[in-house]
Amino acid sequence: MSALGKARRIFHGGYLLTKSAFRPIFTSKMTDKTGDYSDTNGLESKTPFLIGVAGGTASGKSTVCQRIMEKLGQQHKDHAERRVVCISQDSFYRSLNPAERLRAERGQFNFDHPDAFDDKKLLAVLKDILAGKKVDIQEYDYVNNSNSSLTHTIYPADVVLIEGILVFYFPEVRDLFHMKLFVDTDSDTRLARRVPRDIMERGRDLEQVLNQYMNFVKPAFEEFCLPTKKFADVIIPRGADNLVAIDLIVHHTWDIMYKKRPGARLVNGCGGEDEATNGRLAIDLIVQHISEYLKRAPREAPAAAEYPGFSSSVPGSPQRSGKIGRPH
Ligand SMILES: Nc1ncnc2c1ncn2[C@@H]1O[C@H](COP(=O)(O)OP(=O)(O)O)[C@@H](O)[C@H]1O
Ligand SMILES: Nc1ccn([C@@H]2O[C@H](COP(=O)(O)O)[C@@H](O)[C@H]2O)c(=O)n1
Repeated sequence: MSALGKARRIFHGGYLLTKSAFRPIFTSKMTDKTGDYSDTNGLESKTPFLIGVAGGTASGKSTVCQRIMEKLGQQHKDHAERRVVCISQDSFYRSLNPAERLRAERGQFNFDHPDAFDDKKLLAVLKDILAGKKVDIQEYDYVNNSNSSLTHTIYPADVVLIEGILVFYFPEVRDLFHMKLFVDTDSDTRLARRVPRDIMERGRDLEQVLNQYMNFVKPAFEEFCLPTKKFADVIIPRGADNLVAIDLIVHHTWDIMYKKRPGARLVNGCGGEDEATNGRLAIDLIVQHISEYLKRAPREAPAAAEYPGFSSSVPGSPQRSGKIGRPH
């Protein structure tokens, strides 16, 4: 079986966590909402917490989202039980006209330019999600350069992760996020990951991948994606390898799911673009993490919900002391 066939089989076998020719979507359904968001300065109690995850191609955005899901104990839950959803900006590529389609087949279409996306549709869907509505999202098919016929229903959730190269590019979309993460992986590593991925999973050949990278991907990253790093609340160097950063985010997200939201400024201002506000979110995360670390005792949480704990990579962490969380 070809590598492409294998990747597709993985997808069709229902194992949505491996990136295949189609972009995986982790669906979730709202179950009992234990979170008390009543002090969030006017926000609806069931408004999901929206986390944007940006970064260059193959920086590890999807992998970081997977890790967050895993550490929040969502990965092995029945889809109907999940409280965290991850969707991809790639599901919001606009349809191509016949001439563009031909260019795309030759690797001559710029999928890294903001014009390649239907940002109005993305905005409308995110607003629906924030309004607590159920939405349908189509899987993206990288082999055919179009949306596939597979549609996933995304049910209201506590936490919604949106990952994509340009999720912070469009101001109206950017302003909807309660937390903004930027996965910062060096370009050599990203290219080294992208080449085999595009050949094995996206039906491309080496020449096409390299041409597309040099002509479109790299210049567009520098012009459109990299400048959005400044909007991030948290920058994650080395992506999913950065266990400490992932722990910080997971810890914060855990509180969103089971306790209450952070200060109103985050909710209403969505971080904003002023450095002081953005800096405060990062500091909040770090302070919160350290204080939990020092206490080495679980905070109140629903009996059914165990905080997944700190990474065992942190020396002497509560994970090792056995007082918080469960072993990985
Ligand atoms: N920390 C890592 N170490 C090794 N390979 C990784 C790591 N993170 C991601 N990858 C691999 O790199 C490729 C791109 O990762 P992915 O998370 O899909 O990136 P993105 O969503 O940013 O395009 C995938 O094949 C993935 O398995
Ligand atoms: N038909 C398409 C659509 C997108 N791409 C490339 O995908 C990249 C974004 O996905 P990541 O997982 O890498 O973030 C982007 O750089 C596009 O070039 C494509 O090749 N074909």
